[in-house]
Amino acid sequence: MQLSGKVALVTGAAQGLGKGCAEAILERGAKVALLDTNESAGQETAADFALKYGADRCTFILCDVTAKDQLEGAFQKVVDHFGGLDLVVNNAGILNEVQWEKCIDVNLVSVVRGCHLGLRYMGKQNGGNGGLIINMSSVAGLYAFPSPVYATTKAGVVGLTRSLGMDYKLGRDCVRVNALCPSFTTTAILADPEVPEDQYQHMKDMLERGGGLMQIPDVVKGLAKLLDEDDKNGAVLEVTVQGMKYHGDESGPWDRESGTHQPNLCIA
Ligand SMILES: NC(=O)c1ccc[n+]([C@@H]2O[C@H](COP(=O)([O-])OP(=O)(O)OC[C@H]3O[C@@H](n4cnc5c(N)ncnc54)[C@H](O)[C@@H]3O)[C@@H](O)[C@H]2O)c1
Ligand SMILES: CCCCC[C@H](O)CC\C=C/C=C/C=C/[C@@H](O)[C@@H](O)CCCC(=O)O
Repeated sequence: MQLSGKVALVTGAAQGLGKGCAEAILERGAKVALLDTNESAGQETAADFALKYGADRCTFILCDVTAKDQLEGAFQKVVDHFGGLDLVVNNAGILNEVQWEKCIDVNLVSVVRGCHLGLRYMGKQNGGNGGLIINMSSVAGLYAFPSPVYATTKAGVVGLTRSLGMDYKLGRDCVRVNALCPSFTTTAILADPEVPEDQYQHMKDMLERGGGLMQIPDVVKGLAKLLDEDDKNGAVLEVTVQGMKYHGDESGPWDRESGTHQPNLCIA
């Protein structure tokens, strides 16, 4: 996707992977709205980006993605402020197996809503120009992971992405929907996950066996790949220290016999 002059909305963009994604999008010439509940970090990030990329290209919007009215209001503000919307990155997420309903609300319910809003504002059948949605899942959405509710939310995001990325939907909306699945990356989410001790110990073990931590730029390379590969729709990209690979291109039972699996084609 060519981003010069385009408009992007990134949730959970005050810090961490959301901030890294937002900066990569700014570097490619787009304007970016940063949504987050962390007002001080969000304002600081926006001020930093304004200095580097221009005050007219970045804005912070205080928004709890789990509050339906706030998320809807934030999308409307972005369109009012920048005059359109071309790219949505549904990134905000937490790991909390204690307050597990909250984990589902932030990581899955809000991503469903963010996709619906993205389609509402970018979908051609609604008067939009088409666009791209990138959902932040995780390797935990692809393989067994010691925190089951977190893993469920991330697997949900994978299913949502694949199904919204079906060709018949693209034909109507011209909005591609893809997902990024990183492994452990150095951000604040690792610092204090609210999980039982056994889950924590098992994660430490997985981290060691998996080859260690990635850094934010490693994951941003995955975002860049999804931005560059305009033929990808419903795609799920795993990003680990071992490299990047797409998941789930197998034919379903409806295509298996003929062996004529149709890859999703981009017409946006
Ligand atoms: N760091 C990793 O190892 C890793 C790996 C795979 C996937 N992820 C996913 O990447 C995403 C970003 O996480 P991160 O690692 O950058 O962590 P992070 O904690 O640094 O950033 C998460 C951001 O989301 C914001 N946020 C949390 N709840 C919110 C809400 N209700 N409304 C709006 N904003 C909210 C936080 O304030 C924070 O700025 C998450 O979805 C996470 O699950 C992280
Ligand atoms: C294999 C799947 C990886 C998925 C990663 C998840 O999406 C995000 C994980 C979120 C929190 C995990 C916390 C883990 C903590 C411990 O492993 C701890 O040892 C991390 C230490 C970090 C460090 O050394 O700086």
